[in-house]
Amino acid sequence: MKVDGTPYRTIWLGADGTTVQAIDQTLLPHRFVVRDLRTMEDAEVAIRTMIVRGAPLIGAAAAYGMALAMAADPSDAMLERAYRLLLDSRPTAVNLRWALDDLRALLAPLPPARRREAAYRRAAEICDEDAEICRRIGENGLGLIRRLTPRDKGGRLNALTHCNAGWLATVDWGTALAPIYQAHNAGIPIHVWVDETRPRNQGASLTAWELSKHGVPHTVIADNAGGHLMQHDQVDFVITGTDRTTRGGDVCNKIGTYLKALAAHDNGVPFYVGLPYPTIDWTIVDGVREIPIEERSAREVSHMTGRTEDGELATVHVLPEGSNAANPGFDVTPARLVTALITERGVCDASEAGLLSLYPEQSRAA
Ligand SMILES: CSC[C@H]1O[C@H](OP(=O)(O)O)[C@H](O)[C@@H]1O
Repeated sequence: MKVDGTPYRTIWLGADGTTVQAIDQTLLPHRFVVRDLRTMEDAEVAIRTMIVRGAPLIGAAAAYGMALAMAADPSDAMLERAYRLLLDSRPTAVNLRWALDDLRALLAPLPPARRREAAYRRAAEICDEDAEICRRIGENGLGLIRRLTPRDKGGRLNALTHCNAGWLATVDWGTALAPIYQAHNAGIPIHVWVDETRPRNQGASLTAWELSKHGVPHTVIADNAGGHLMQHDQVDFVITGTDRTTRGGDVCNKIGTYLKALAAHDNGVPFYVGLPYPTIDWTIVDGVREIPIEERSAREVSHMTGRTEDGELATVHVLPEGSNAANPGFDVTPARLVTALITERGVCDASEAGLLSLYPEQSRAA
């Protein structure tokens, strides 16, 4: 997507053909900084500290992490060490394991001398594939948006989204925001309620920044305001991303998504989820019981970082001294609360039958 007229992806291969470059999302919206990832360890730190974040982007970064590892040492020992270190960087987004399994399966049979070039080529393919997949999610979601009738008498559609599932969470286009970008580009009047998404504020810091840069009307709201807006007919649909979706259609996404789905269900508001195929975990059915939920640092709850009046970045403590904080990073929305899944292959019910109608090759009978 464009940033002040310049096209960007979130991650790309540097001019030297070895260094990987990525937008540092921990500094947005206040600073736009590109980071150089020179080693596999740099890639692991970038994923773990959320310099790069979002399920598809985590997968792409891990793929490039394997390429950086092979550039340093293409041995079997390094291949396994890189796989393990990168896999342990964050536990919930299944795209991470998907990408690492893909790279390991490609590289293990190759002679070490051929691993570097093969890894960089595959990482680039994964990035190109993700950008195209997300563009198609946007197209499929646009078709769905065109069939919605605005509740607003002025004819403008109001969407609500949680966290950031825009182009910053992927290589390009995004998943939940791709249909919104395509609707906006098609001239459909659309506005987005943006959940700030405590504690890391991906909505306030990243989604709002993206939508501003693309000129999409939006309003940032406290996480707890969405139910009230739905009760008062101010939301036509909710749309989010996902970090892991089970073959039964359960959706694991940023903490607070489940509460939005409950409010949407109670108010008859459609709840859509945009997802690319690498986010589907075909090995599990029950998301609440089987998806590992990342527990992040309590400091993300107890402290906030922002820009002071004189433009400096500052971090402040927002809890009383001595108060504890808990920070589960994700929750699971049961399939029964999901109206439809929007994938690169089309729109389907949040169910095993729905997903297999689009991905028949994943049928257990296949
Ligand atoms: C398109 S996946 C985006 C997904 O990832 C976010 O989590 P995080 O910012 O912690 O990586 C959030 O769950 C988004 O919906």
